[in-house]
Amino acid sequence: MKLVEFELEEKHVEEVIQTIKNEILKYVDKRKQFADYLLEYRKKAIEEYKDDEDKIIEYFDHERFIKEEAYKSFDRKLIELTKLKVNPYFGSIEFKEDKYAPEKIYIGRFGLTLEDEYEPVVVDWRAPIASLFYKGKTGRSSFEAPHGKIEADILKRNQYVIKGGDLKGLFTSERDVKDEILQEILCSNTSEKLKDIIMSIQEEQDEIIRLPYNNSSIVDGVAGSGKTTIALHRIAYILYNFRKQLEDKVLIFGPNMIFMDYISNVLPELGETGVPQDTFHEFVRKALNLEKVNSYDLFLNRIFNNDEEFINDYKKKNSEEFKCELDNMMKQLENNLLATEDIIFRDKIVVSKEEINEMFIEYYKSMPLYRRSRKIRRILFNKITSIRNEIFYEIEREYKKELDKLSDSERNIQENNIALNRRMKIEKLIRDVMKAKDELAYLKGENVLKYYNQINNDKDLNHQDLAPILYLELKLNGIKYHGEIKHIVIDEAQDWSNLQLEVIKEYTKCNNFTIVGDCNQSMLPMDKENVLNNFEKILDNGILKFKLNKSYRSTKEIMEYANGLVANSDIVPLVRSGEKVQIEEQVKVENLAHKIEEFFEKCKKRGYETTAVICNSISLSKEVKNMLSKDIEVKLIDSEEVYLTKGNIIIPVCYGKGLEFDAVMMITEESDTPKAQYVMATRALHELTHLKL
Ligand SMILES: Nc1ncnc2c1ncn2[C@@H]1O[C@H](COP(=O)(O)OP(=O)(O)OP(=O)(O)O)[C@@H](O)[C@H]1O
Repeated sequence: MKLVEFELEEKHVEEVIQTIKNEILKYVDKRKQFADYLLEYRKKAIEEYKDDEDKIIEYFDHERFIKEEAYKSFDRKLIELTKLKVNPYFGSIEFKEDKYAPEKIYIGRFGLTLEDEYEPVVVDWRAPIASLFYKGKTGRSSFEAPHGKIEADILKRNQYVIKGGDLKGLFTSERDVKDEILQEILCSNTSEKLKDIIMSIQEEQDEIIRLPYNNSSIVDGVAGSGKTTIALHRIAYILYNFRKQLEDKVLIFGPNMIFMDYISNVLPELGETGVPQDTFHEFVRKALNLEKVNSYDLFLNRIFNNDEEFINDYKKKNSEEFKCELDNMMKQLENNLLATEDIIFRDKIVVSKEEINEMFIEYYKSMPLYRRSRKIRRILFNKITSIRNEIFYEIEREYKKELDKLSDSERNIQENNIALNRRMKIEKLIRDVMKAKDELAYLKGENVLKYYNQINNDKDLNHQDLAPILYLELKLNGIKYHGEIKHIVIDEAQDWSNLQLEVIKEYTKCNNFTIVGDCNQSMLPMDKENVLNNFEKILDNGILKFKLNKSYRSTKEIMEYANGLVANSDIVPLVRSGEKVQIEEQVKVENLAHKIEEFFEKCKKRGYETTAVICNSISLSKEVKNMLSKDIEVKLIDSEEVYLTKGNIIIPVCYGKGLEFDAVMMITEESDTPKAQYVMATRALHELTHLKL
């Protein structure tokens, strides 16, 4: 029976691959036909507009647009089909909706439905119906279709291993589902880049991935629970289902450039290219057009070298108190801008102080302060200008009257004098207007950076100054992001302050966030224990919160060890056993080189692809690297500019966050925080050694 089923499925794979190959040929042909059509059309257009250069330019602009759009969709389809040709699908479900006959669908990386046909050959994993596959169980279930919830009975679920176009494995579950594929994936080695998990997304992960794009969610998940992976799959999901609304309007924030590079393959593999990724530091630096701000590397160096004054400065500038201080200072600024006297021009009240203050405090109170004051300044200018015009016309009238009074002979004698008098009056008027306008210069508002530098006692600007400066720019000048962002993902959010989230939300005017983090992994000194809890008040209503406590990364032994490092960790490891964690106490620095070299050697023999020595600081990482023999191939990651590769790595924990390695040697000192140690330990997939200095 089993054999027959395998053969049938094998045949189905073959048929589907043949269908895909035919489709590829069709699309290549379509692309060519389109190119021929365009060439023909261009010839006609050039002939028709040959005497009108503007029209020809216009035509080429239009052609470029059509070409880009059409080729984008042909190329997207061809890329998808080429990937499907090797591995058309990884799962199937047989299900029955009430009142309908049973159906079977195959689920793959991309969907394929033939022209003029209704039944899909392969269903995209992101399609609503595919969620039935990820429920991971048979029996009564439901999925969210665009027109509402649909109930169905899942009769059978298959998982396929297809390699190079051949069916290599088939796992069937009619009742209890053991995710064999998941176990296989978790036991394999990691690579230098994060991978997609479409074959083995688990139900609790799928629930988050498939939330509507206009929901905000906060995911607090233990190390290795798949937070980064989920966030990236969620982007692929929302782009697939809401492409029109979201294309080019999604943004990812990650902790540093090394991490950004590490995750950079996932979305392209899922067929989504061009989703911008940035760090808070770079994004805000560009938004403020700030040249003179110290690098993020320097910031981390000073934090991890326990520079106390610097740490206090960081803590202060990310505290609620500092934000209140800034608010108070801006209140003071507003008070200083209020009028204490009427605006008078040539003995006339232009606008009374009460009216000015009413504009400030009432009419325009919702405007950012400097924009408000500039607006009021413009209003006052306009009023002065109209008074000036009245006076000017009066001068002109008088001038004409005086001339008219004179006979021709008197005119010859007096005309120059009268004209001079007129000119002097006009010049005086202009001087008075300029003086009056100069007196209103204070309403222009100061340069925000200059203002912040005063508050900051002209100290160097660092990472911790970015959020406060942006806050002031938003409140005083109301600066806005040029472009539209409809969904933002923040990864490693445990190291974000409230102020950072607030300024990003206000600057981008984006209301939908997917925020993922782990309170046990926060490494920057914050006053609050779990900042993720605070984010709820900053986001708009309707936030969904999720807690994930299963770890997919490390062996049971590693997770148990990591659990013991922090007080309140409740990681549930997926049952995958490995070696016991090796712990060595009171290791002498002079013995490190030997131990590390042995460790690298052992890992190489075991066939690990990525092996890391994780140190508590950038300086120790450099020191350790210098101790090693020059014959050892090892890469030091000591700045954001250096990227990960396979092989042996030495990396400080601040750059190791979010990454993973087959085997890890962590080197700690007594003064290291439990959280930093927890981050180090949870980077390991299969093996962990802990050296305590
Ligand atoms: N459903 C799954 N199937 C297979 N592998 C998974 C699954 N979920 C997560 N993983 C794997 O677990 C590892 C950890 O995932 P990820 O880096 O997304 O976790 P994380 O919660 O962001 O971790 P951390 O907070 O420690 O950085 C990755 O190798 C990922 O591929």
